[in-house]
Formats: sequence, C-alpha cells, structure tokens
Amino acid sequence: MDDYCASTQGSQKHLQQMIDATIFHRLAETIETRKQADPASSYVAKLLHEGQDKILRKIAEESAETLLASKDGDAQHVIREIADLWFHCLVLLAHHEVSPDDVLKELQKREGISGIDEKASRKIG
Ligand SMILES: N=c1c2ncn([C@@H]3O[C@H](COP(=O)(O)OP(=O)(O)OP(=O)(O)O)[C@@H](O)[C@H]3O)c2ncn1[C@@H]1O[C@H](COP(=O)(O)O)[C@@H](O)[C@H]1O
Repeated sequence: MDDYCASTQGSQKHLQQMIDATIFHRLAETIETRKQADPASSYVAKLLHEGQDKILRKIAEESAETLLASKDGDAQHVIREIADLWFHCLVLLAHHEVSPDDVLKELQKREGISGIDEKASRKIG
C-alpha cells in the first residue's frame, strides 16, 4: 500500500512538473512579472496599464481576425490568430488576478459531460 501511495504521489508530481512546464504557465508567469514593468518597453505592461477596456478590445479584434482567417480557409492563419487570441485572454486572466489553471480546472470539471446532456439538465430545473 505504501509503495502504491509513493508511486501515485510520484506520478502526480511528474504530472505537475509537466503542467508547470507548459507554455501557458511560462507565459502567465511572464505576464505576471510585467505588472511591474515599464509600458514603454513591454507590450504586456502597456496593455495592463491601459486597462480592461483595451484588453477587451484586443480580444474582440483577435476574435474577428480568427473568424476572417477561418472563412478564408487558411488553417495556418487561423493558428496565428488563435495564438494572438489566447495570448490576450491570458492577459485578461492576469488583469483579474486568476491563473490559466483556474480555466483548465473548469474544463477538467466538465470533462466527460456532454454539452447536449448539460443543456438538457438546465431545462429540467
Ligand atoms: N505571445 C505574445 C504575443 N502575441 C502577440 N503579441 C503582440 O500582440 C499584438 C497584436 O496586436 P496587433 O496584431 O493588432 O498589433 P498592433 O496593431 O501593434 O496592436 P495595437 O497597437 O492595436 O495594440 C502585437 O503587438 C504582437 O506583437 C504578443 N506580445 C507578447 N507575447 C508574449 O509576451 C511576452 C512578454 O511581452 P512584452 O511584455 O512585450 O515583453 C513575450 O516574450 C511573448 O512571449
């Protein structure tokens, strides 16, 4: 039993190390450091300094550009626009003092729950 617990803890630690190493987390850490940076030398600091409305405008802009890239049928362009969109969403999360982990945990909670079933259960209540 002790061996089992040790091995489970070992794999959980390994999993956590893998999660910590993702670009989402590295980028979120960089964005966090930019809260103290000079807006003249950092794009993220500039966005955070200009505030929520500027960040939301960028998200709306990048969403529209994603839509246009998709309608053009250009998958590589879609990838670049979604990268812009996700990046600006990470800046919005930092503005709200929350981490990408909170979003990942929300997705994890929904894992395996069909959107069709979830919607139907809303109608019953
Ligand atoms: N991943 C990104 C990233 N993706 C996109 N962008 C910037 O997001 C902007 C996208 O907006 P647009 O294409 O509309 O460009 P724009 O017209 O110049 O923007 P606006 O003047 O309208 O605000 C561009 O300036 C891009 O350079 C990014 N800027 C920064 N990062 C990451 O954030 C880190 C910190 O950046 P700094 O804070 O600038 O050091 C970097 O090391 C990168 O890892």
